[in-house]
Amino acid sequence: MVPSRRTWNLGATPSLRGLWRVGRAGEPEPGMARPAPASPAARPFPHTGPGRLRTGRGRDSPAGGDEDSSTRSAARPALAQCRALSVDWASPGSPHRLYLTLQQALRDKGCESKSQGAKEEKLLKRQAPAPRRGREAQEAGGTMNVEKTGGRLFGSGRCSSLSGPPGAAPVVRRMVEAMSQLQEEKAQLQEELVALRERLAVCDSDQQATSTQLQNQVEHLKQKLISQAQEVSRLRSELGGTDLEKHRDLLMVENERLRQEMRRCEAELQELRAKPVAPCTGCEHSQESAQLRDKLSQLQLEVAENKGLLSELNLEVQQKTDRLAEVELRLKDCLAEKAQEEERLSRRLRDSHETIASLRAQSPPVKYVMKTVEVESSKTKQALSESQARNQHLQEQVAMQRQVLKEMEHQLQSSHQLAAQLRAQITMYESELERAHGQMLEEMQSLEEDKNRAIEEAFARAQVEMKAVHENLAGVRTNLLTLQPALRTLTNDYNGLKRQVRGFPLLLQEALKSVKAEIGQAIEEVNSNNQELLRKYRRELQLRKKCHNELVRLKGNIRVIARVRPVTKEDGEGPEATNAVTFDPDDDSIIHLLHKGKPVSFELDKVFSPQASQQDVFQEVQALITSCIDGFNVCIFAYGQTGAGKTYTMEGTLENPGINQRALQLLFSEVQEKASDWEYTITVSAAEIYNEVLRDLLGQEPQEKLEIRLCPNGSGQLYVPGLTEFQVQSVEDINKVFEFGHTNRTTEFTNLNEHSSRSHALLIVTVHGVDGSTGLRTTAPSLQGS
Ligand SMILES: Nc1ncnc2c1ncn2[C@@H]1O[C@H](COP(=O)(O)OP(=O)(O)OP(=O)(O)O)[C@@H](O)[C@H]1O
Repeated sequence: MVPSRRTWNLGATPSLRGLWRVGRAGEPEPGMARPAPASPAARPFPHTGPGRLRTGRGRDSPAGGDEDSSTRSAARPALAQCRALSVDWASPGSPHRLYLTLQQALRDKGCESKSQGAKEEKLLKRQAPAPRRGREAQEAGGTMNVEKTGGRLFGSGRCSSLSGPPGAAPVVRRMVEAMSQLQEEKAQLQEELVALRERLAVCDSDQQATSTQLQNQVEHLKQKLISQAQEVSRLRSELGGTDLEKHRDLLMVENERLRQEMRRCEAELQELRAKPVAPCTGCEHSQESAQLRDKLSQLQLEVAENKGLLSELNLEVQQKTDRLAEVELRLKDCLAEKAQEEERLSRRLRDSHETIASLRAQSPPVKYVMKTVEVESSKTKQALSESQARNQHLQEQVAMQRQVLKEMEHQLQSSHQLAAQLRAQITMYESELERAHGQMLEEMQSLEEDKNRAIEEAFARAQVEMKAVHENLAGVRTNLLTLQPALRTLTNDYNGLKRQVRGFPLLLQEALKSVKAEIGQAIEEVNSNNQELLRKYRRELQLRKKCHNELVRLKGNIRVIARVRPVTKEDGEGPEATNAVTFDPDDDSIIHLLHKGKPVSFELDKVFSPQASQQDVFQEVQALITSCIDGFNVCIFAYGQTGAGKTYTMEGTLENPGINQRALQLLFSEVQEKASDWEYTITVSAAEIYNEVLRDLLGQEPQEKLEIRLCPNGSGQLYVPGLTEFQVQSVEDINKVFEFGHTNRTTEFTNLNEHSSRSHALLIVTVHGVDGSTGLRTTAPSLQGS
């Protein structure tokens, strides 16, 4: 159609640019959006020149009201503005939005000049792509609106399909559905895990409640026992008597038994408490449960890894889908552009033909114009050929993009297969999870059954024990009731005793004081009695000594006693061997003998006949031993010819000891008797006088000659310097000393004595006495010799 408004000037050289201006002059129609001005640098197709932008519902918006190129350029929006598109389509999860930037478009296009591409990239950097309002594009009914808002360009275009690019949308939709299914399955698994945890928590809380109940029962029992023990202790403290000791013992035994039961209940409670904390430690169920938990955690980790891999694949698929949509969109734009260009060119050609035809029918100037138009038509044809070449180039690009699209579809298919594999793997893991979950449930059920069984058993035991404890408590209460009257009586007794006990310390002090006084008085009396007795004892001792000395003096300080030995075989036979002495039967101090045929009588202190025993002889001299202990010097000296019996009388034999042995035994016996009052020290010495030489029989050198000297203290006593002394404790010690000395003695047989002693032997026994009470000291040597 020919435009209705034509205001060209035929006088000027018409040009196609003028025709364009003439054909598109005028203000835009009301309601039409005026395109935003664009810089010349943003012009992507310079060969098309400044023209129109097809916007809205197929209408052309005027390029401007004057011939100014800049104005026309400003009226024509840049293609960069048109390429800053966003395509929205709905998805189950979240809306997927594909952005096609001018930069990408320029790269894909590759037909623009470098300078223009650089300029457009520069523009792109200033104008970042923004989300497109897809609904506005949809409401625009397939129109493309371009607007400038605050220096940022938004473009909206109508999509061929609102659900995405054809070919890519089903794949993406399937991926999204698979993702949603996976998310749902994950949510289900999480819900199951939460339910399992809740069941575990419920089981734990039930077990805790049971434990708490048992603990409360045990605490109740403990409180009862404590109160019972307190009551028993109170009764015990109130009783304090002796009549109810048996009942008290019974109560104590009962109390102890209740305590043992309580300890057993506490032990069972502790076992029950220990069970939930460490359920079935070491048993195969716990190990299996731990293995299942480990396996479950591993499967969860694998599921998480697979989900991460799936999310990466989804991201890759999404990127490829974005790229595919981008290519599709660009291809669609190119096709639309090509169609528009073809339509425009065909319309121009048609207009040109019509113009030529009309001009042919007009005047020569018109012909001139026609020629001019023909000339212009050649240019138009050239432009058409260029457009066709560009169309061919675009078709090649479309083919190439289709190939890329096929490759991407192939990649999508492989991704889909990989997703299917991952889904199968996830299904397998889920089945394993389900199996593990079932095992866990079974194990938990068995554990729960064991726990319930144990709790029931413990509860039954606790009930039985409680019943027994109650019965015992009832018995104890009955006993307590029966004990009440006795308790009252005992309480009265106890109070009476308490009153008595309160006054007991004072009574005790008084009694102690009187007893102390009595004891002191008794001690004083005893002391005085002791002193009196001691005084009497000393007096009696002195009296005894005095009497003894008087007796000895009366007997004679020096007494001569004769002992006639019996006739021995050494005396031979015949008249010489008869006894030459006779005795007076009325006087034991007279002895008769014949001296040169005449009878001679001698009076001695004592005469012992041959029938006299060793004991008889010793009894005559034993008083001298007492005198020796009393501190008097005593000497028993045996004198007689060889074979007269001196050695026999003094030493005797082992079977029948003589004076020495008997005197020493008497000496030690008397010393032993006086050991409580006197402390005696007894020493012995042994010497020999032979050929007028005195020798020490106990010394180291028995042949050494000793001397007899007067004591230098002026006492007139004799002593032998260097004579060996031995302290003895018993008769056996003296015998050992005496035997030792006997070996050093000089002996030789005679005609009358086979073992005649050819020397005088001296046994000196010295007795030192100290009276412990009086401090009196006595020293007396007893000289026994033969
Ligand atoms: N009363 C007696 N009863 C029995 N036998 C006796 C008695 N007296 C001495 N005899 C015996 O006489 C013997 C001589 O005695 P004994 O050796 O005692 O004499 P003696 O005087 O010591 O002689 P000597 O001076 O030579 O040593 C001994 O065999 C002894 O057993």
